[in-house]
Amino acid sequence: MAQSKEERILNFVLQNAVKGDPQSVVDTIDKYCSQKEWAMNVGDEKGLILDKILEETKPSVLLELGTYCGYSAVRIARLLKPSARLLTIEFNPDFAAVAKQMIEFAGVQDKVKILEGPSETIIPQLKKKHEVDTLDFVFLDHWKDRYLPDTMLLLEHGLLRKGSVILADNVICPGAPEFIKYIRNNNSFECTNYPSHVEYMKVKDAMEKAVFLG
Ligand SMILES: Cc1ncnc2c1ncn2[C@@H]1O[C@H](/C=C/CNC(=O)c2cc(-c3ccc(F)cc3)cc(O)c2O)C[C@H]1O
Ligand SMILES: [Mg+2]
Repeated sequence: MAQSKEERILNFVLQNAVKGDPQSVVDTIDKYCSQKEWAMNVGDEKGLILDKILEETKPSVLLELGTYCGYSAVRIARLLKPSARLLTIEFNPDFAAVAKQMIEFAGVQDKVKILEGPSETIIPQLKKKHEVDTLDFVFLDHWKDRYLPDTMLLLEHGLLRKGSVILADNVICPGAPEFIKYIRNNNSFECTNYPSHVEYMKVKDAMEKAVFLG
């Protein structure tokens, strides 16, 4: 069976990165995806914005929607304190399998748990099945038309607290217009836009940070 792009990215990491070194895994994926095959990782430029917001927030309980190959899960986990936990949701089993190996190779498996399935099914289970009280940080990077319904779901299930940070990738390209319209007009959120570019390209993109005010 021919290898998928995601498997080629994983194999490049297994052969070229340093096992147990999350920074080398991040750098190696960026090298492959900027020089050989483009892939929808948050990337190095927007990754630095993500890093800065994480260092400001110092979250303990995090949720990511859209694991894909695990690039941002590794990038996030490398900055977390030992007791912090990242839950990441992915419904494509092939992507989840690649991400699992990526996360284990990077050595961050103790901080990251992949939840396989659709976000609309898993979000309602977070409190009872995954022992979450509230989320300190949420990274939205899955299908863009799911950003708004899943944000509503997080609110409906009492998963946000005063100060919870939602960071959304791709609010320009591919764009998440309904999410942006809602979140910027909702007085319960304090929004900040971070202009950048689509990963590995010169096309304009941005990330949006929305702090829940309770
Ligand atoms: C509802 C739900 N539940 C669980 N996992 C879900 C889910 N919806 C998607 N997922 C998973 O997240 C991942 C999907 C991510 C979607 N991301 C994108 O479509 C995406 C696209 C681009 C892009 C930019 C310019 C271009 F010219 C072309 C593409 C850039 C990005 O950074 C992206 O995140 C993989 C998928 O299986
Ligand atoms: Mg993205």
